[in-house]
Amino acid sequence: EKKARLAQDSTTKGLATCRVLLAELEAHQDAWPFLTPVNHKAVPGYRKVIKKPMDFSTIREKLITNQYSNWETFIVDVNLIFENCERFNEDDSEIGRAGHSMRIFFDKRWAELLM
Ligand SMILES: Cc1ncccc1N[C@@H](C)c1cnc2ccsc2c1
Repeated sequence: EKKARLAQDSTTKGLATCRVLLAELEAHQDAWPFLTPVNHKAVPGYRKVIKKPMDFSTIREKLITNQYSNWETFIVDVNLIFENCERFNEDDSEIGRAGHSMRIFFDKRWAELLM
């Protein structure tokens, strides 16, 4: 009983921290390419190349509708954004550079908040 309650508390705290982290990601100056789903009509080839699209608005929706069981599952979706970005964009491009900058910021912040 006590163990279950402790586990539940840590999950609640972990997911509350994910909301804080997501707000910081969305507010970051380099977040612009990742705020909403990539419009595959505006970006030829995207739907073919990127099997699991992800963006911050989708993560927010999933947080609000309780689709993350814990902070680890949240981290998986955030990293998916950066993996998709590296797969589709040249490192030496506007969006590629934004992706690297966001990943560096995220890696630092989640370690501070969740580890
Ligand atoms: C993250 C990402 N990866 C690959 C392509 C696009 C994007 N971002 C979208 C928002 C985006 C970003 N910039 C432009 C410029 C013309 S369409 C468009 C769409």
